[in-house]
Amino acid sequence: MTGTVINIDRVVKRFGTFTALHEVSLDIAENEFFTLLGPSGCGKTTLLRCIAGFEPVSGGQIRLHGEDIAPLPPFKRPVNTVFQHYALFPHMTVLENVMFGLQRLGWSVVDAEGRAKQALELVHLSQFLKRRPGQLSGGQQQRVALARALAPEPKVLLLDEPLSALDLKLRQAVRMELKQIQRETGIAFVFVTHDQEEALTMSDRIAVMSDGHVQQIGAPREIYEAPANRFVADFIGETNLIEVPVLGISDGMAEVSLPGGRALRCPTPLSRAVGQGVLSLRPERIDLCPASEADLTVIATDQVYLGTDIQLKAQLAGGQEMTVRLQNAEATRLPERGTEVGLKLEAGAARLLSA
Ligand SMILES: Nc1ncnc2c1ncn2[C@@H]1O[C@H](COP(=O)(O)OP(=O)(O)OP(=O)(O)O)[C@@H](O)[C@H]1O
Repeated sequence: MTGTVINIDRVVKRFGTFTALHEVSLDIAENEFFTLLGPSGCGKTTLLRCIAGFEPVSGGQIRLHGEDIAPLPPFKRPVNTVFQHYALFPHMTVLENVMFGLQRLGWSVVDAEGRAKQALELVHLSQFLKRRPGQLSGGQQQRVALARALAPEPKVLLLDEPLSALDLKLRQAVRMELKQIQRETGIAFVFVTHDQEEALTMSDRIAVMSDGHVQQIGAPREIYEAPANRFVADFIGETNLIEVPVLGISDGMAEVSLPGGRALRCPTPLSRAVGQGVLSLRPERIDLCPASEADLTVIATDQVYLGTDIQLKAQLAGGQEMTVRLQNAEATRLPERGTEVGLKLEAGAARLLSA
């Protein structure tokens, strides 16, 4: 059983009259890879900076192992930060860059060298100890920054979009490494990103944020399969949001009337009856079917070949556009533009959310 390392309790952050964080509460467990995910400006970096101590909070408390850390200046907090721009010292070797912080903390040269070497081994850079940052690739430089932040063995490592300066292939490779390093060290990682794929692949849990509010906290699968509201459904993955009349709600299940008139039962986080709701339909969980078995009948309007699958654009009875992703579609099976198509909603395709 792991305990809570960071407890964020109703934290408010104001810049003048603007409120960047509205009573944000969340707990981060020891050993956890925890991600703050949300669009630009939602307050992720601000929350990270409050944890690091670069910004004082305007209200609420941040506790580390139960103790309020407000009185501690950044350098006295047992947390370390890895930034997007890694800011290594160009005139120092890789080893010296990692040793520098330790020596500043009072470590002897011998001890600092031993620990720095361990940290560099962890990030697979042992063969580059004598190189200068300018002689390394972007991904390698970012790993030096990571080793530097991990070396003093902080209780928590804060990572502010550390992969965003890397190209796609490198980013994917470093992602897996980062996750592995987190597991090996057992240090809690608080990772900030606006990239949902990054969040889904690495995190134990994700807090989805928007406009300074936490919208949902959960494991990647939970956030994807059971979004708490319209914002989360739309932000994580792709979805179709369709307004529907709600016939009834009980025990986490809703009955709705689909465009065209068919009734559908689907899960919902709503507990009270509402007249109108929004149905989230995941495009990859919809398939073509004969008209007699169709949940929805649509008119095909366009198709886009994407390699791994084919995106079919279609129009619903009421005129609303929707998208279907056909994974194993053969070109011959695809409906022509303008023809009527039957669609089957597979298990997990639909979820009713509030309008
Ligand atoms: N020092 C500041 N003074 C005034 N407003 C600020 C300050 N720092 C941040 N903000 C505002 O607070 C909000 C949250 O900013 P923050 O940097 O936390 O967003 P973010 O989610 O990390 O976005 P991004 O992904 O673009 O970095 C934004 O509207 C931003 O303009």
